[in-house]
Amino acid sequence: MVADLELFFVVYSSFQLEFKETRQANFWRSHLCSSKTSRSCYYSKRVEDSGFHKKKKGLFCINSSDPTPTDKKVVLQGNSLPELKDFSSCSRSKIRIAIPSKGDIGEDTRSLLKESGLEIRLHNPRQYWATIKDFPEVEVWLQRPADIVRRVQEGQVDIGFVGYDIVAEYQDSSDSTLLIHEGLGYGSCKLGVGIPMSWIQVTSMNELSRFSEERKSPLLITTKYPKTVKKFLQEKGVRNYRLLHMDGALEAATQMGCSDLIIDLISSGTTLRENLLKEITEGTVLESDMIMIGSPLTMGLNNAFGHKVRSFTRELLERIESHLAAKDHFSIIANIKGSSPGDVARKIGSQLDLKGMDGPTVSPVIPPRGFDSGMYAIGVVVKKNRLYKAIEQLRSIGGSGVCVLPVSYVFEKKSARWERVTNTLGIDNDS
Ligand SMILES: Nc1ncnc2c1ncn2[C@@H]1O[C@H](COP(=O)(O)OP(=O)(O)OP(=O)(O)O)[C@@H](O)[C@H]1O
Ligand SMILES: O=P(O)(O)OC[C@H]1O[C@H](OP(=O)(O)OP(=O)(O)O)[C@H](O)[C@@H]1O
Ligand SMILES: [Mg+2]
Repeated sequence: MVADLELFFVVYSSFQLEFKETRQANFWRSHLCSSKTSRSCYYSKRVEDSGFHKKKKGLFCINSSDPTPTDKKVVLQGNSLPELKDFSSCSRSKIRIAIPSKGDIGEDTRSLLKESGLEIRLHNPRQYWATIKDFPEVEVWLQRPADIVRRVQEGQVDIGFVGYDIVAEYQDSSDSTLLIHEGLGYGSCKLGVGIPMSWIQVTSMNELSRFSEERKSPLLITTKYPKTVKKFLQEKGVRNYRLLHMDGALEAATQMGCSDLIIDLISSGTTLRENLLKEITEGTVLESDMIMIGSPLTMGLNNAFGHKVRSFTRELLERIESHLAAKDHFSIIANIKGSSPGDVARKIGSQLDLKGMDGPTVSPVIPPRGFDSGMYAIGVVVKKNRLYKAIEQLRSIGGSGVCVLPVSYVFEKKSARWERVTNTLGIDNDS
């Protein structure tokens, strides 16, 4: 009987999953996730190459009122897609965010969230889950970067903060994660080729490609990014190579004699240089920044949980966007003499650093006795690094009583990024 089944699952009550693959094993991938906190479990699915996302673009329909017991046997038959409710019947109630568990990117993610109004409360430094002050419906899970991508695409986590390099390498396909914010401004680096400085005849990818063809033995290339690197080398016409793996400190590989060259992350370039390696022209595989991703599986759910995830994700995105838009700016309030609001606005508009984000706000200053003083209060938002220039320009047009205030958030009329998310999901902007 088992031989006739595409895939055979047995879910044991102790949250163990026995997984047997038969003929078309790669057709389905399913996952079991158990939540220690709620003792609930759910399973989600990913369908590779089945066109499922394209066909089912839009809200997913699930049956959350039918929690399947954990010891229930789930059997998938034939090639046909099972009903979605077969996979999503047991729902968790808390929204899950995954952030890097360590390193600069871990610290910087916590700072970004704090500055955006979400303070993470880690109850103990060895614990891998945390809470957010004032957001009791949200859990934070601290994970290694590759696992963040895996959990998000499986739907075990709703929102992830991770480097683009890791998403490119670990996501199964371009639609298995949803891009929510494409550049959070930290963890910036590039994945690039590093060759020995002693190879003076090789300065570009073209030369490296020719060099590899002239050799009898394949080029030995050490990298932690095999999928991304294979694609890059194919595009660059490099064929005579063999990939090797190292867990870290890759820059040592050439001097140790284990490898001809490396393809690894480069930020300042110091590690490369200190290990007698150099970059080459067109040797950048990709540029990376920390990004925010979401799970299409949970974000597309057509039920209360899906709505809750979308509504929180939108709030988080808009808080982050408006914080990032505000953090490089100051707000300036000052008084300026003029014959009319238009006259004052023109004076301000003539100054390079006073143009503000949306032009100046100009309002008449009305003294206690109520007559026109010819004085106007103006408000502009200026770049932090241009503050003193802006003050000088204000003085040059008669500005006085200048107050400089921090800007916490700058909310735009609407979030173009959220629109992109809802368009990708094929759902209404506000649902
Ligand atoms: N030098 C760097 N400068 C800026 N960002 C970096 C740098 N190195 C790594 N990153 C970013 O941080 C992410 C995680 O890097 P990190 O080295 O902390 O993780 P890891 O290599 O998986 O862990 P480990 O170093 O313990 O093996 C990378 O995927 C990349 O996005
Ligand atoms: O260009 P730089 O500013 O010198 O940074 C690049 C280095 O940073 C990362 O290493 P990490 O410190 O994470 O060590 P790892 O190689 O063990 O991951 C990366 O893998 C490079 O080795
Ligand atoms: Mg590292």
